[in-house]
Amino acid sequence: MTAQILDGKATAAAIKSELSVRVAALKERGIVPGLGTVLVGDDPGSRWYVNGKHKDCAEVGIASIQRELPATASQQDVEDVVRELNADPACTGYIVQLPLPKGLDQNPVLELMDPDKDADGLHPTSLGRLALGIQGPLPCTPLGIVELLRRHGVEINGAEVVVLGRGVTVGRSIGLLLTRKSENATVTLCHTGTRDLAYHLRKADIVIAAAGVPHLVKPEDVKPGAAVLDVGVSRSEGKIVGDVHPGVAEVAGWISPNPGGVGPMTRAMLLNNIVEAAERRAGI
Ligand SMILES: Nc1nc(=O)c2c([nH]1)NC[C@@H]1CN(c3ccc(C(=O)N[C@@H](CCC(=O)O)C(=O)O)cc3)C=[N+]21
Repeated sequence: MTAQILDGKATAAAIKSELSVRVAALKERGIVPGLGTVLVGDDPGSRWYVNGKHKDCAEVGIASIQRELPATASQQDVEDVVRELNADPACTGYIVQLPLPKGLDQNPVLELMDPDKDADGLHPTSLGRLALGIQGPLPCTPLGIVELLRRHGVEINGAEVVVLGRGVTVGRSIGLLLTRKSENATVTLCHTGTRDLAYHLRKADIVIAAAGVPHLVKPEDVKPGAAVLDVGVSRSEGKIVGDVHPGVAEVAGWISPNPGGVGPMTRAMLLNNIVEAAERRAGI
């Protein structure tokens, strides 16, 4: 058996074309959604991601607001840019690219953001709203994963989901999404303190591997027919190495390629958060 592909690239393209219709409708009411990015320092990877986000915006008709600061910027400099974007009506949502350079403290920066402009869905208020079931922006990678499964017809309702990794962007928050009544999954969160990982993996209908450990998920641990999502990004000789061993494709029913799986979906959901925030504000 060879797993069917959870095609993030094609799915993200479909979502982007749907979003451009919604952006056009907003523009007819005189509203232009605008994504702001704050990039501090000159890490080439971070710059590449930020540029990709602005390219995505151009594709769907969202305006771009780019703010760049040198690696030598002070805490005060970064916080001033955040205050400026909070006050800028052209900026309907924004992200501060993480991680910040050494010496800068990211939590005070994130807490200073206007939660209604949080495009990442990672502001304490956004995570609090998710826990309480109040409408608001949702974390982009978890949202992208749910959307990728939904659009490929993978059953989430009643599924046993095993999540690997307790990072804030994926592992910590995805359980909150998947255990809502509307998703209705049973979620087990595994991490470096989990005693018997294979025991949990073997009963999973859906595996979400977000540990950042190359080839952590082995073919012999995966239940035949399971859906396996590879979120891990490690690099070896310039190439992406995921958390899922390539042999898993022979056992799983569904697999997300990496690259071309969850990454493009994360980007599409950032755009989705911008459009939804603009719609919420317009009372749509
Ligand atoms: N405030 C903030 N928000 C973020 O969302 C955020 C961040 N900081 N810091 C860095 C990480 C990383 N991240 C990725 C998004 C898309 C791909 C992506 O689309 N990757 C392509 C290929 C990438 C390649 O070939 O190098 C793919 O998977 O097909 C990757 C990584 C968002 N991040």
